[in-house]
Amino acid sequence: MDKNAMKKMAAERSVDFVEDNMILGLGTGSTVTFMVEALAKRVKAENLHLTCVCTSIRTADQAKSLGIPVMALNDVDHIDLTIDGADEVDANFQGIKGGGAAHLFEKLVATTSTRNIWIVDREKVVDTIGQFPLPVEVIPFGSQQVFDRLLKEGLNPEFRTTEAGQRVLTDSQNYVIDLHLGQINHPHLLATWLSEQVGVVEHGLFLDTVNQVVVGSPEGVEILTAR
Ligand SMILES: O=C(CO)[C@H](O)[C@H](O)COP(=O)(O)O
Repeated sequence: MDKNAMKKMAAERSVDFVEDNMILGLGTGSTVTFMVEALAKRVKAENLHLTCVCTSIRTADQAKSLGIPVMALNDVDHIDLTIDGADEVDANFQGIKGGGAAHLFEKLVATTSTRNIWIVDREKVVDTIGQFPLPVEVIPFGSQQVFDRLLKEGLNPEFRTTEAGQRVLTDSQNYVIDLHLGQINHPHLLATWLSEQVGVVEHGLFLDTVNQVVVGSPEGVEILTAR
């Protein structure tokens, strides 16, 4: 079974957790694209009344095009549930996000949300996170100095670029530096250190955030619940 089929299975199962009248956070990425499609079908079939807060321009455009009502994070006082993808998640429910360069908005929405569900294919469930490069969003001003600091710390930084060789810009017009770490043995220490660095806007370590992970695999869908 290919990855997209596993992502789609997880995505379609996750919308079962959506209830009428919820304020719902919508993540970003290819798995979320499947989820928004499935959500739109439920909204239409069951005439659900939802308010959705999106974590990227891309997701907002998709949601609006499918008739899902969208509001800005600033205009809601809470979020009941957020469904998002992830790049890696370990057995302690610690994860890496930001493969789609949306982790700043995703973290803002996730930390506003009462519950967080991630939808992933089985290959993203790992023993130790860090094989996936850790995204760090930095402001362009002085980004070379931030890069040099990360290099000096031995964190193997690399500016994320497009296929055309341009630096990737986030929805906030910032750059992304990916850290090629191989494995992250002390995610909380690294998260604290990164958060203290001037010029770093946000990193992709999502620690103690997710409540449930919906995993698609050739054997079916498994739901992992954090304690
Ligand atoms: O964090 C993210 C975007 O910033 C995505 O949720 C993550 O990269 C997973 O993406 P995909 O579903 O395309 O594999």
